[in-house]
Amino acid sequence: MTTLGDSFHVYDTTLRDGAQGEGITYSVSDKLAVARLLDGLGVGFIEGGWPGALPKDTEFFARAARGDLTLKNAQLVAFGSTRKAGVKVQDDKQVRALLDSGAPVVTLVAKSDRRHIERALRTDVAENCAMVRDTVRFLVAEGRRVFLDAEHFFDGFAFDSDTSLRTLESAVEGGADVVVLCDTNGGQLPLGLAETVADVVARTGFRVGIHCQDDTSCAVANTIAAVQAGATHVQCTANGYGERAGNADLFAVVGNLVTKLGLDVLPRESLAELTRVSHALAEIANIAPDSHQAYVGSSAFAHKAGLHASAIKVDPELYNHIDPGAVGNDMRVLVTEMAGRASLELKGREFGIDLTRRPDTLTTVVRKVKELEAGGWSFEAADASLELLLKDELSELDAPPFTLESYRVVLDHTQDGSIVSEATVKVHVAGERVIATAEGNGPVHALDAALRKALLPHLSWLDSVQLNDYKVRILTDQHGTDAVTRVLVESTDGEREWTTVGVHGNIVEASWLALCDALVHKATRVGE
Ligand SMILES: CC(=O)SCCNC(=O)CCNC(=O)[C@H](O)C(C)(C)COP(=O)(O)OP(=O)(O)OC[C@H]1O[C@@H](n2cnc3c(N)ncnc32)[C@H](O)[C@@H]1OP(=O)(O)O
Ligand SMILES: CC(=O)C(=O)O
Repeated sequence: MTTLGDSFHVYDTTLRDGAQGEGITYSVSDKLAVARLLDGLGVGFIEGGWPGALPKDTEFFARAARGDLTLKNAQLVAFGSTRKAGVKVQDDKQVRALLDSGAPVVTLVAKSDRRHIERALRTDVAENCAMVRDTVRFLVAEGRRVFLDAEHFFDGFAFDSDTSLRTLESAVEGGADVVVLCDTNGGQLPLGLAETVADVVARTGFRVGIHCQDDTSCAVANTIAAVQAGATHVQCTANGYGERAGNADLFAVVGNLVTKLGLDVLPRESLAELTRVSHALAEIANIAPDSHQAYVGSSAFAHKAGLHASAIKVDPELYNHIDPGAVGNDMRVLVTEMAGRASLELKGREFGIDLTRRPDTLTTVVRKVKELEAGGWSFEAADASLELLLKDELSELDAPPFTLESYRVVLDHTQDGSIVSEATVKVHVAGERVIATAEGNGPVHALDAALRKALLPHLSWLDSVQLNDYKVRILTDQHGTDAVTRVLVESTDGEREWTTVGVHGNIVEASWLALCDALVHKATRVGE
């Protein structure tokens, strides 16, 4: 259980509301993997889906019941709606499916806005209350713990508070433990939402939860405001996945509750797992992690401005709102045209180079970076090229592992329409002059292949080096000069990854520069 035990619920709905997000389709195996990660984090409740409505969700609960999912911290929750209007609860197939799921907890969604009751459900307030009361009572009598998601609560309360409160009362009369006020269309702002939460808590004394969609980009702020106004159950999704603009991001909500409000809503050791779990869940959802995501994004503690770095050099706390390590993240300093000497000095520490007593080097390299970036270079994502620039300035670079005499690339467009590139390189390596030719499906591929062919017999480490990623950007209007091409090459040797950059008016030459830097960088690490 969470440290605060049952007095505060972290309730995750990634597998239900998160799965309502455009672009997300979980398989049953994915759902099991998501549930395991969330359980490992220590959330109190995992809403697994809507059994009876989606065959995959029915299957998920069946597999969980068969032992494919063993939860150590969380309780599994089945989600579904109240009985239909005019139908006896024991005859309602969807309510039956909730029971059959075997989940110990059921969350029922119910209308709490009179306009929805009359126009969408085509019934009246009395019957809606009966639907809520009957369904909750039925499930409680069957030994289930029941929470009520009061849909469109805030709009409904503003329109006709009596109807909205009667919905909540019906749930509690039936035996519901928590009534969850839902900002279903996500249109609320924090102050107004908090006022309503406080009003409901004061008027009813019920245990209140909060569920916020993100349509005003305030889902996290609204959730935190609701807690400050008395809510003790927060519904969230991993990385804010969810219907339309999404839901309240679990990682930001938990990060705020723990580090800002001092609420131990997760086991203490879980906080440092937030970044890892967020990225693992993004992987399963097949969505690239959002680098700018609060707390867990790779840019969340990345400092680019020189003035920031100069204060961070004195004390990182001056520019970080928390210790990044507390949530499993890292601080990074970016060296770009916005850098000052402090930025480079801090970056040097990351490279293991002490620049404290090298003011001239700092000044020179910062100037070079600014000049190069004005011409289209970018070192932000190319630490390896920056390190080479710095080492070159410090005269710490050994002779390069090879030198180029010349290269030539030709492109054959044959009569049958196939296109083959062929490259020849002439290099000097280990005291020999080597000429090698290779083909590739593009000029850069051919050049890389020819260079490898030439160097491989002489550089034993080269075999382990692979190209991971290759990104090209055409930069136009560089201070009125001609367009230039910027190439970023990410390489790996199976243990480390590093990125290098090349810029030139010609894409092949830009690629060559980045490729060469990648190998020179690797050579500086060989034998370390
Ligand atoms: C706010 C939220 O995000 S709640 C979660 C919403 N999630 C989903 O809708 C995903 C899963 N949904 C589904 O698979 C389908 O919509 C089903 C199986 C639930 C229902 O499908 P269908 O029977 O074809 O109905 P349909 O989706 O067209 O309409 C919903 C029906 O439920 C009724 N309904 C809506 N809310 C409620 C409620 N809280 N209580 C009882 N009935 C409700 C509607 O009045 C409508 O009834 P009708 O068919 O008699 O007009
Ligand atoms: C229950 C839910 O998902 C909502 O009201 O938005």
